[in-house]
Amino acid sequence: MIVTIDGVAASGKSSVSGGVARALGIPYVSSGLLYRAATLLGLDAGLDLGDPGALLAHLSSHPVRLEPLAEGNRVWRADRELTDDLHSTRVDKGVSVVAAHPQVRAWVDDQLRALPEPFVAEGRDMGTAVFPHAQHKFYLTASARIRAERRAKERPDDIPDIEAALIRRDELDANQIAPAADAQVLDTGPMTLDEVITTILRAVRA
Ligand SMILES: Nc1ncnc2c1ncn2[C@@H]1O[C@H](COP(=O)(O)OP(=O)(O)OP(=O)(O)O)[C@@H](O)[C@H]1O
Ligand SMILES: Nc1ccn([C@@H]2O[C@H](COP(=O)(O)O)[C@@H](O)[C@H]2O)c(=O)n1
Repeated sequence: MIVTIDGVAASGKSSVSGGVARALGIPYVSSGLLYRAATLLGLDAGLDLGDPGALLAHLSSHPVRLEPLAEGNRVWRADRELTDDLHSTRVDKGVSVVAAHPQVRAWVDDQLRALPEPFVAEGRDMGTAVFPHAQHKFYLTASARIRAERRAKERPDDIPDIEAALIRRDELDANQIAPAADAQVLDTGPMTLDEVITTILRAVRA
């Protein structure tokens, strides 16, 4: 079984996926972490993020491994853990450029499709491009202001700056953030995290 949870930036995808996965006793897979890892490694190596050839060459000589645990995904490059460095403002700013390269998307998709079922997969195009055959699909949304207010509790930046950055990232990600035709769309603005998780679990178990 595959459950997909897609949505706009900071809509709660990883928190919700983690809660759903823990309740079902299966792992969740955060696809965005692979795009973030590609970006971090590109930035650290001083590469031009607009050059997919250079990025792919660097990624193949520095293999990245996603560990999809129910209690939280971890990302490794050899024995260096990258996880804690993936949610910085500099990675947020560069990641959409990296994710726009078809070659990088194929690098991510190949790793995701090699994972053993069952799992909950979260991202932008899990229910559309990567796992169109998934049994249960959800799409999370909320206003940019609400998302920025939530994110401000985890980042040092001001709410208006966070909001502008989220809107910008959604624009840059527009090619891959349409909900699947068979996805249930949830506006999480008026919902608590627990309410979102319970709504999804009810649909999956029905
Ligand atoms: N329904 C909700 N009610 C209140 N807070 C929420 C809700 N959903 C998510 N949050 C909070 O919003 C923040 C962003 O959530 P999360 O990191 O899960 O989003 P995301 O979609 O995975 O983000 P990104 O796209 O940047 O990876 C977190 O602090 C999370 O606890
Ligand atoms: N399926 C996906 C997942 C992510 N991306 C790109 O990665 C960025 C970071 O993702 P988060 O889920 O951690 O916010 C996101 O802004 C996209 O550029 C993607 O393209 N497809």
